Order: sequence, then structure tokens, then C-alpha cells
Amino acid sequence: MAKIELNNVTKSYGAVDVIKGIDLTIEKGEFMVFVGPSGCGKSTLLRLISGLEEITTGDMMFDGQRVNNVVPSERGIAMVFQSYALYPHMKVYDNMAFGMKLAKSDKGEIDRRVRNAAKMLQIDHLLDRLPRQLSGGQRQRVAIGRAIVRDPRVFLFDEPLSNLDAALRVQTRLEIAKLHHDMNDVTMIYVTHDQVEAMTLADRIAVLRDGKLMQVGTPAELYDNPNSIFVAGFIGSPKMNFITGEKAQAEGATTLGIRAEHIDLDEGGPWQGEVVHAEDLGSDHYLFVDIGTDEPVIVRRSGKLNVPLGTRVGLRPRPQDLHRFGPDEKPIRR
Ligand SMILES: Nc1ncnc2c1ncn2[C@@H]1O[C@H](COP(=O)(O)OP(=O)(O)OP(=O)(O)O)[C@@H](O)[C@H]1O
Repeated sequence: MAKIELNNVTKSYGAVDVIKGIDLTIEKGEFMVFVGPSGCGKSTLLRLISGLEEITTGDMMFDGQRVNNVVPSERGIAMVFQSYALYPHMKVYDNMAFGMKLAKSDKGEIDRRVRNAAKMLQIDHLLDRLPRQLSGGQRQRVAIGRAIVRDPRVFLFDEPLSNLDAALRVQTRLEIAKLHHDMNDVTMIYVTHDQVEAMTLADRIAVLRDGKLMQVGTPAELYDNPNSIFVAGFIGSPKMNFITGEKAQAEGATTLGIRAEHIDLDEGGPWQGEVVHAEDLGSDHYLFVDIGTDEPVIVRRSGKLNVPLGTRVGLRPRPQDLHRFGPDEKPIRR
């Protein structure tokens, strides 16, 4: 476990500034998730924490010690990547033991840790197989197991589930959550562009945009109280509806935001429009209603909704769930 502090950290590649001054504290035992659009610097930030990349200016502290110039192998971190990077000619056991063997650890201790990790991840029956004899999900579990064996202070995950199919992603996500719980709450930092992973795994989420930190908070804080139009639109699926123009203008606001589940169908509602598209997700139903704004408003209902395309409907946004944003894209607090 380690507390990690970034003090005004920047990273430039030549003239290109990729990380533009980040202040962030990740508490001991915390599960922190970095999210943001492609190219915003999530992976770079993770690599700076790992030591695989050197920071350009600022300070990186692990448990109060400055680690700017400490090499990755001495930071007590373990990384798990999207590509599993297993040694193809080594059996699962040896893949998992490799780091400790290199460090010339005691054989009995290696064996104990490998078997322990394998048991934790339910891959103990696969220890004699080669990577090519495993499924994608099993390979990723071996990669995670290899990280556990090293007994790191900090786990770093870079989109570890993106090569897995939907069902395996869900299962492996649960395993990672369980792992965080079982490992006496070791500090974990996790990069993803997947909403659901971020919302379900994180103690706190850090939203990045163009090398800057936009907001840090619990999933519920970001969902309920986004501090900008950007965060409001980035967290949550389907995306928050944004309405500009005449309909939005009240109390100094220029944009109204309302989530799809916070709009009721109501004949007498203030927004009138036509259903132009519908999506049936089984458990949920989305109606896309053209109310004369730039994009159709999405309304979400659980269960089935039989509203044919072309139907005229009235919509009533729930007043307590409306987000009002000013011209600076920041919320107007009431
Ligand atoms: N070695 C490098 N030299 C120059 N630019 C780089 C280098 N590595 C990354 N970048 C740039 O830094 C920016 C951030 O890259 P990074 O991989 O951290 O983004 P990301 O948020 O992880 O994106 P994605 O979700 O697409 O993986 C990008 O614009 C990228 O082109």
C-alpha cells in the first residue's frame, strides 16, 4: 500500500505538452480510475507513476518520498496491460514466478506466492499450461497473477479488459474488484475508457481532458454534481442530454443538462416533439425525441415502451435533476 502524490506534474515530448500540470493525491488502499477521451494523457500519466516515463517538471511522491528519479523496479509497482505480455515458451507457473526468480527469491517462498495468487484467481488448475493453451480471459488472469506474486505496493492497470469479450469483461471486472478487497486494499490505479468499469470499480474517478485534470470525485459525485459540461457529458451512458437556445435560457444559463432517466413522458410537458428513433435494450428502452433542438432528446424508461416512430409526445424534465450551465460551461449553483 502506498499513498501517491503528484505535485504540479508535467510531461512534454519535445515541444508537445502532454501532461499540463497535475495535482492529485491517491490515498493508501484507494481504487483510482483515470478516464478521458482518446489522447487525453491517461496512459502517459500511468507511465509517469510507474516510472517507465520520466516526468518533465513537478514532483512525484510515494509515501512522502520523492521518487522522480527512482527506477520502476524500485517503486514497488506492478503493471497489467491490455496485451498480456506473457512469455510464450514458459508455462503459467514459470510466467508467474519469473520476476521472483530473477530477484533470486527463496524457492519455497516463490512456490507459496505463485500458488496463493493462482488460487485467488482460480487458475490453479492451469499452472502447467503454456499461454497459447489458454483463453484470452485466462491469459489476462495469469498476467494479473504475475503482478500479485510480486507483492506490489501499487497496482497499475492500463485498459486490462479491452481485449476480452463482453461476458469475460464483466467476470474479470468482478475479479479485479474482489482482488482489491482481498489484498488488504492495496492501492490500485486503473485506466479505462469504459464508463461501466469506471463507475463500478472506482473509489474515485479522475476525469482528464487534454492533459489536464477536470474533476476528481466518487462516481456518485461526478454523476450527480459534474463541475463542467465536459464531465457531465463524459460520465454516464447514454450521454446527458444538452439543450441550448431558447429552451435553455433561465437564471443566466445557456445550456441545460438532463439525464435520460430524469425525463417523464407527459402530454402537458413543456417540451413537445416527435419520436424519431427508439432502442430496445431489453431491460431499458430509449426514445429519441426531436423537440427542435440540435440533437434529439433521449428518454430512458425501464421495461418495454410501445411508442411507434412518428408519435407526438410531451416531455417533462424533473426540475430537481436539471443541470444549468453558464456560458463558461460551469454549473450555475442554485
Ligand atoms: N512518445 C511520445 N512522443 C510524442 N507524443 C506522445 C508520445 N506518447 C504519447 N504521446 C502523445 O501524448 C498524448 C497522450 O497519449 P496517451 O497515450 O497518454 O493518451 P490516452 O489518454 O491514454 O489515449 P488512449 O485512450 O487513446 O489510449 C497523445 O496525443 C499522444 O499522441
